[in-house]
Parts: sequence; C-alpha cells; structure tokens
Amino acid sequence: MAKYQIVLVRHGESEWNQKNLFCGWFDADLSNTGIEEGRNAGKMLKEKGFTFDIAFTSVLKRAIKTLYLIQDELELHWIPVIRHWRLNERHYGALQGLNKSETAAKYGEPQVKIWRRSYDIPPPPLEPTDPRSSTNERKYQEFDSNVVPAHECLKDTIARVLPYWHDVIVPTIKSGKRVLIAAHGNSLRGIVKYLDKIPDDDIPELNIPTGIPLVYELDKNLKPVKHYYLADEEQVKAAIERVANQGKAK
Ligand SMILES: O=C(OP(=O)(O)O)[C@H](O)COP(=O)(O)O
Repeated sequence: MAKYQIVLVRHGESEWNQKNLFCGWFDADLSNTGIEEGRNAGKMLKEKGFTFDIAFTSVLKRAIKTLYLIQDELELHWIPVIRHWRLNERHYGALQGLNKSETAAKYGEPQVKIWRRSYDIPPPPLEPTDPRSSTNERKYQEFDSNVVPAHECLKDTIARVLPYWHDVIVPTIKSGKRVLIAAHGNSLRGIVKYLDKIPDDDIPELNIPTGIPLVYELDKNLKPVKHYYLADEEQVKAAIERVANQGKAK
C-alpha cells in the first residue's frame, strides 16, 4: 500500500536542449519553450490537486527556474527550497558544448549512445583548465571546489546523488513532508534506476522527457508501488522518443 507520494520533474527545455548540445554542468538557461513547459508542469500538478511542503533542486538555473515556475503556478512560493550540487546533471566531460547530432556524425551513433546512456562508460574528461570547466565558479567554491568532476558516467552520478537521497531526501519523505524534486535527465535517471531497481544493462533505454511531472507512490519502506507521468501516454511516449533521438546523426 502506498504511504508516501513524491514528484520528480526534469526541468523544461533549456537553450542548450533546444540547440541539441551536451550540457551537463554548463549553466544553460531555459528556452521560451522550457519556460512554457515549467508553467505547464505547475498547471498539471495544480489541476490534479498536488501540493508540496518542500522542494529539492540542483544548483543549475534550468532546474531552479523550472521549480520556481511550478511553485508560482501552485502558489507555493513560500515553501523551503533546498539546492544542492548533488542533484546536478551528470557531468558530460569534454562533450559539454558539442552538438549531439554532429558528434554522432563524427563518432557514430553507437558511440554516442554509449556516451549518453551506458551505465559505466564515461565521456572523455574535461580538463580543469578548459574554459568550459565549472571548477572556478563561485557556487562550487562555496561547497568545495573538489566537487566539480572532470566527467561522469551514470554510475558516478548515482554515487553522488544517492548519499543525498539517503541522508536528506529519505528522512524528509519519512517525516511526512510532501516532496517535489526538480532536477535533470540523468540525475533523475539515477534516482529512478535506484527506486525501480533497473538493471545496468536495461538502463540505456530509460529516457526522461522535459517538464512532465513523474509521480512515484512509495510504501512505508519507500519501495515504489506505482509510478506515472502526469500527461497522456501518447504525449509522454512522443516526448521520450524525441529525447532518445537527440543522439541520431540526422
Ligand atoms: O544537460 C543535460 O541534461 P538536462 O537537460 O536534463 O540538464 C544533457 O545534455 C542531457 O543530455 P542526454 O539526454 O544526451 O543525456
């Protein structure tokens, strides 16, 4: 029987999603479509009667702004929002800033699928001296500049998301607070993989669309009882397919 309910949402389309660029820890803003998706996510939640006591997000503005748009629609500007780098997107290493289709044309679609979706093969590293590196950004100095990785595979992302899940988010859920998490394609894939115990070999097929709330009902041990997107099946399927196809050479 379900005891708790949480909602996960990937931010609305970013300007770099729109240009089909690998983004990772680059702090891309929302596109106009992404702003609309954020508002729509809030409207969907409102229409279905959802409300929240606390929200968690990353330190990247595409997730923070999406969360705010949802709060705005739900009149929940006042709830605590906790931002943490552990919910950041997977660090895409030296791929950050490259176009996914052009990369597929250059290295082949299978290689790009490995870089995008394999469980434990990371993309090439981004040197800390590279101008694209976030190592010197003030927000990471506030935590500890060593938190900025050179690259991450999904396994690495899960290894830094899960301690936050267990130490902070789980106790919050168990305290009875209604939790909303606004994060990223791959940090959320990590949480979903953990919750649904998706095997490493099956994880490449999991894609999470932008801006569609994903509801998890959990039992008293936080084992999922069921999960569903707050949009009709066809719309979700098409949105998932668009994400999967971003790695095609075209
Ligand atoms: O930054 C990214 O994710 P995000 O848009 O969810 O923050 C990635 O570029 C998503 O790309 P992917 O779907 O190829 O893993």
